[in-house]
Amino acid sequence: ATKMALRAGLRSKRGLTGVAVMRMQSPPVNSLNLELLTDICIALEKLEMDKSCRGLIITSNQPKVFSAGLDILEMYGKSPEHCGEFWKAVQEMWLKFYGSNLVTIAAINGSSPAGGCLMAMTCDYRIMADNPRYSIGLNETQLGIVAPFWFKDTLMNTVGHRTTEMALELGLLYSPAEALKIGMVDQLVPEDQVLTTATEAMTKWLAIPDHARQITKSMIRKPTIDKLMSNREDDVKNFVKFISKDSIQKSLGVYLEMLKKRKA
Ligand SMILES: CCCC/C=C\CC(=O)SCCNC(=O)CCNC(=O)[C@H](O)C(C)(C)COP(=O)(O)OP(=O)(O)OC[C@H]1O[C@@H](n2cnc3c(N)ncnc32)[C@H](O)[C@@H]1OP(=O)(O)O
Repeated sequence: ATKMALRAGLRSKRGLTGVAVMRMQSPPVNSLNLELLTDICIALEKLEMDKSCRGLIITSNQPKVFSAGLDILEMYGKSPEHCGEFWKAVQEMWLKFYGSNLVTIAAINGSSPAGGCLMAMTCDYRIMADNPRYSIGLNETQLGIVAPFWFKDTLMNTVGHRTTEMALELGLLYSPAEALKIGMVDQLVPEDQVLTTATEAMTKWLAIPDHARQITKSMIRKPTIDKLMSNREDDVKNFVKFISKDSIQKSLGVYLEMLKKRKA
C-alpha cells in the first residue's frame, strides 16, 4: 500500500512554486513504522537534492489524525535487532527533518501524540486545526517509557525549560488552544483551512533569501543535531536495552490493550 503521497513542485493558483506537499497515508492512524519512516526519509532526501524545491508542507491524509507517533508494534515483542533497526530509522527521520535546508511547515490536521508531535516540532512552523478533540504532546511517560535526550531537546528548544519539565515528566497531551499558548504550535485555524494557511505561511518564509535563512537555521539547530550525531550508536544501544526490559514490554502491552479497550 502507498504510505505517502507526495506532490513536488506544486504550482498553486497563487503562483507558489517549488513547494512539495507530503501527505502521510498509512491507515488507520499514520503510526510511524519502519516502512513509513523509510518512505518519508527517501522522499525528503530527494526533495533536498531537487534544486527547484524550496519548501515542504507535511500533512496527513488520514481523518482526525496527523500521526499517532511511533508504531508501538515495532517495539513490542520484537527482537533486539529489529528494535535497533527501527530506532536508527527514527533517528534518521529526526536528523533529516531537524536539519533540513527546506522551509518545513507542519499542517497538523488531527491528533499528534509522541513521535507525531516530535515530527511536527522538527518543522520551522506549525499550523494546527482548531478542534478541541485533537491533542498534541510528548506523552511517553504515560506509556511508562522515557523520551530520549533529543526528543527532550527538541521540546525544550520549542517551548522552553520549565514548560518542558511539566510537559515531559507528566506526559501531557495538550488541546490545540493549550498548545498554542505554550508555543508548541504557532497558529490555529479551522480544520478546512489548515493546508491553505500553510501555503500562505510558506509564501512568507520563501520571501527570505534561502542562503540567509538556511545558515541562520543551521546556526540555531546545529548544537542539538551534533549532540545526537556524536552519540548515535550509544543512543541505539540505550534504546534497545531499555525497550527490551520485561517491565517496559509489559507497560507497552498494557497500553496497547488500553487502546483496544477504549475503542470497544
Ligand atoms: C524509549 C522509547 C522512546 C520513545 C518512544 C516512543 C514514542 C512514541 O511515539 S510511542 C507512541 C505513542 N502514541 C500514542 O500514545 C498514541 C496512541 N494512539 C491514540 O491515542 C489514538 O490512536 C489516536 C488519538 C492517535 C487516534 O484515535 P482514534 O482515531 O480513535 O484511533 P484508535 O485509537 O481507535 O486507533 C486505531 C488503531 O490504531 C492502533 N494504534 C493507535 N496508535 C498506535 C500506535 N502509536 N502504534 C501502534 N498502533 C496504534 C490502535 O490500537 C487501533 O488498533 P486496532 O484496535 O487494532 O484497530
